[in-house]
Amino acid sequence: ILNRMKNKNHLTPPSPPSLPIIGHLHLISKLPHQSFHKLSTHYGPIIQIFLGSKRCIVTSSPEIAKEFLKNNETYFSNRFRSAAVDYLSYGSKGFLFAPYGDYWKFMKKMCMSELLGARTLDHFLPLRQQETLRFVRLLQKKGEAGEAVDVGGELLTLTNSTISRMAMRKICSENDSDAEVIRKMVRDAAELGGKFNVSDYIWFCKNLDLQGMNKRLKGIMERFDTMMERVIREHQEERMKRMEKGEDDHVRDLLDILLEVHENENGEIKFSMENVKAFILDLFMAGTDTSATTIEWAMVELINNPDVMEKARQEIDLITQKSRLIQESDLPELPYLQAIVKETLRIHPTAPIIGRQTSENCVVYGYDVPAETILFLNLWSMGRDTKLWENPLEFKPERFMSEDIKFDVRGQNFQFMPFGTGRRACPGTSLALQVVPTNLAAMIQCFEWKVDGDGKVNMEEKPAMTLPRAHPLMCIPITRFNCFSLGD
Ligand code: HEM
Repeated sequence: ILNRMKNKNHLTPPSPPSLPIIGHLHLISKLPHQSFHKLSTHYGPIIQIFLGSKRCIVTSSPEIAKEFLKNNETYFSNRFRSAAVDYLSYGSKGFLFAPYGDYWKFMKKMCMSELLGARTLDHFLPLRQQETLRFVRLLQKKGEAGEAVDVGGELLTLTNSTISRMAMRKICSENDSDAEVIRKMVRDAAELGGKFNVSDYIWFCKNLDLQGMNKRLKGIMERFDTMMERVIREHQEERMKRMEKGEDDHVRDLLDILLEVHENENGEIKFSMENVKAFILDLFMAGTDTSATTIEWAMVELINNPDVMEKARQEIDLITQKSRLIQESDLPELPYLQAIVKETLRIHPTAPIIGRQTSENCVVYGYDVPAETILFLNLWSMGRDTKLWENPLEFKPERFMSEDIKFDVRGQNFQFMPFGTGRRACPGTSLALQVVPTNLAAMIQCFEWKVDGDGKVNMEEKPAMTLPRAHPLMCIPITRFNCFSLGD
């Protein structure tokens, strides 16, 4: 407190000692959320650091987060963009990193009305069921052959297929090379986008490819672009055919609609072909690895906590009576499963840091915050704070079952906001809250999950935007309930 009061005279948050030119960059490891956590433990819930010449505020306190993202939301509705992120969004032409304004509002409306709103999600329910069945069948086959499965990799194929079928009627899992392109692209993009690259922060290093990233980024973008060009051509040809046959255009998907906006020269928004591609790319980047990695972390926690696994299994078996595969409509009857997902997102938030940037000078929490200051909200640290959670490193879904603390995950509760908050909160929350628990439940219901050694899985993290595991979970799934023998 003394530290803060002292600093309040200068109207800036406490700051660790810094070095010339690089500022505090030397204190940031490859896992920035862990470095920020360490700094917060030492210097308090709000700190100021300089990454090179860029002023940043780091916080992991719910009270302070509310001050920034609710009470001063208008100033903090832009995101911080690194050079890698700019490159990966066709020069900031997508949605995820678009500055708040008319263009962003247009994309948000499009996203909610054509892809992620309740009506479209209902419409695509059969598609999600098919993807779950395909996934379970694949696990079963591998299990029968005694083959170990790269659980995270297969989950990423599942979530990629779901998004690509919803957005552009394309089943990437049916075409191995497309599936591989998207899988690799999403993983590489998350890794490179999550790097704290020196050239982002030190102006005279701007044109230096210090960490050899540009070459890799170029490779990713070329592969994605070639694939998208082909998919767009197919869509345009199909649309022409429908028009020639005089067919009603009722089968339009998000990509068809984006292409129409692009072709409409008199529309309120000018929408280039690069905008179309960048938007689709953003959906893959924001919506697939996040969900897949959450399911993978949840499985690891269940393997390491057999009593939790057993309780979840009993809940699922009671609902399905061991006579059918679990489905989305069962979710309201599965409070323990939902608590497992929340507990996973608390300890392993797959967007560990929310990065925003001020558009104007402002005063927040008594501190002067100049325009362009970067705000890092450390969700990972918040989930491990002993002042907020009892024994935070213990995986205890029961903490989310208590009647008196109802944790909403949609950004109303600043202690727990894995999907962010406010106008820039995650638009895919509803989809994620269907896909993650349903597929996790299918994995719990249908298989026994055994790992080699002492039966415990290592919990190390790897650097990236989406908190991947350092060591992929490799398992041979042993069938426990065969939903296909029931003619499902
Ligand atoms: C477990 C899964 C997921 C997690 C943990 C997650 C988390 C987040 C977080 C923390 C943000 C930033 C929010 C903020 O700044 O306040 C975000 C933004 C976003 N998410 Fe998700 N997300 C998930 C799944 C999805 C899915 C399935 C989609 C849909 C395809 C999606 C699409 C997006 C988009 C487009 C944004 C940017 C919104 C904007 O800038 O206005 N996410 N997500």
